[in-house]
Amino acid sequence: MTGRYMKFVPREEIYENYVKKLSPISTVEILDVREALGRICAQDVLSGETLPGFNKSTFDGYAVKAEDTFGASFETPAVLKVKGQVEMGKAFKGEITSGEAVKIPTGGFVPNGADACVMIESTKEIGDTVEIYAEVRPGENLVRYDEDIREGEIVVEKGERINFGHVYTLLSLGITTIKVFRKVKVAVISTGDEIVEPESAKELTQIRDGNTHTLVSWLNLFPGVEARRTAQIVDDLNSLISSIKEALKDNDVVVISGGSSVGEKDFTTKAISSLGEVRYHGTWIKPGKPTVFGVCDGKPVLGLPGKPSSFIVSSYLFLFPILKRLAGQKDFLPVPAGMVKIEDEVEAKMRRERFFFVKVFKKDGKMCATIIPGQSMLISPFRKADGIIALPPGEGIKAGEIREYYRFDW
Ligand SMILES: Nc1nc2c(c(=O)[nH]1)N[C@H]1C(S)=C(S)[C@@H](COP(=O)(O)OP(=O)(O)OC[C@H]3O[C@@H](n4cnc5c(N)ncnc54)[C@H](O)[C@@H]3O)O[C@H]1N2
Ligand code: MOO
Repeated sequence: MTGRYMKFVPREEIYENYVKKLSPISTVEILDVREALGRICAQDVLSGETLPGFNKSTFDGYAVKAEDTFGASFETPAVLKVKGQVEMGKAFKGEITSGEAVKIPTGGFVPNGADACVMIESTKEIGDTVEIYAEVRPGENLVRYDEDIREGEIVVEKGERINFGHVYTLLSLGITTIKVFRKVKVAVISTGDEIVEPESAKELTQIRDGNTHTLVSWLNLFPGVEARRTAQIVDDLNSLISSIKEALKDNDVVVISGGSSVGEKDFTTKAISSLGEVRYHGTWIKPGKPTVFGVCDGKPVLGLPGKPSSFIVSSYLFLFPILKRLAGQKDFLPVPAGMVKIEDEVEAKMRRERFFFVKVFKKDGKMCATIIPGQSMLISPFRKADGIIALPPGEGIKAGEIREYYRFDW
């Protein structure tokens, strides 16, 4: 695609024909499980053990045969002989037979022959016997030996993002190392004659670089990503070409801020075309319309629109999925965080899919959202936003409608 102007496609086409076609990184590294939270698992991990592995009491009390307690009440207690005491971390030697009980702590090994536990509050020990004042069913007040995790079960799947539950499970199974995909390396290039560093005392018409510094800090929060701002250049085709070339040497993805439109000094498409191919220029979304999707040396090179709100929306909708895809994550497309009741009216108009920044809160027990107004050249629409909502082309919103909401997280 080298045409001068944009040819717009729906967002889904970008996902289908661009993002999904990118090849995930294949290099893996082995990490200590304690360091792997948030990384993408590169193997199916199977449990080598069954947990808890033994029937385990869930209360302090007595291990019994349930049938011995049937009909027991305060008036007609069951009286059982106390055969001994379970010690934590030790298997009880011997077996319970009918008419017997063993004192047991929470988490203790339920002796063979016992199939339930009675809470201590429903008992009274008298000499070497115990009175039981409540009946228990078989299996009550214990965890069965294979109730939690079974040997051979997959506990983390390849392509899953490792969460705290995985870490906990792996460590509990004695698995302390795990294969993960290496981090995705992202280069971010800032362009624009008017752009100066945030530290600068600027001229009235200059703009401090909010886009790229913010994006880099945001991306570096994600455990599977390593982002760096590799260049800040003026609007010049040759400088852009050499910055992209340089960035491609050591990175998996190159992101260019600004210059994505069709103005005289918008060089993103030209630079990408001279080093590779522009697959798409323009999507039917607002904000974010002039996003550029290129491929150079087999790597995604993304031109994000410079307007602040457009830059944020395009990063969230396209860059994040691209990074997840490259990182080897199975589910890489945006997933709504939930449904929210919209408090505002939005007029139905235009053919583009529209996105609105929203503030989410709870009111009368329901999750609600208010739309933060403002056009894409502004910072304020996302300053206090929790996320965005999407409006299909041509649709409006009536106050009180329920809509999907995408939270600004990874
Ligand atoms: N004739 C047309 N003009 C434009 C179209 C169009 O279809 N036809 N699309 C408009 C839309 S929509 C968008 S969005 C913008 C995208 O423009 P660019 O990506 O080329 O961005 P720039 O022109 O470089 O900058 C736009 C705006 O953003 C500010 N900016 C740039 N970089 C940063 C930064 N790092 N931090 C903060 N702000 C930044 C820049 O100063 C400009 O004010 O194109 C429309 N034009
Ligand atoms: O897409 Mo532009 O981002 O409409 O302002």
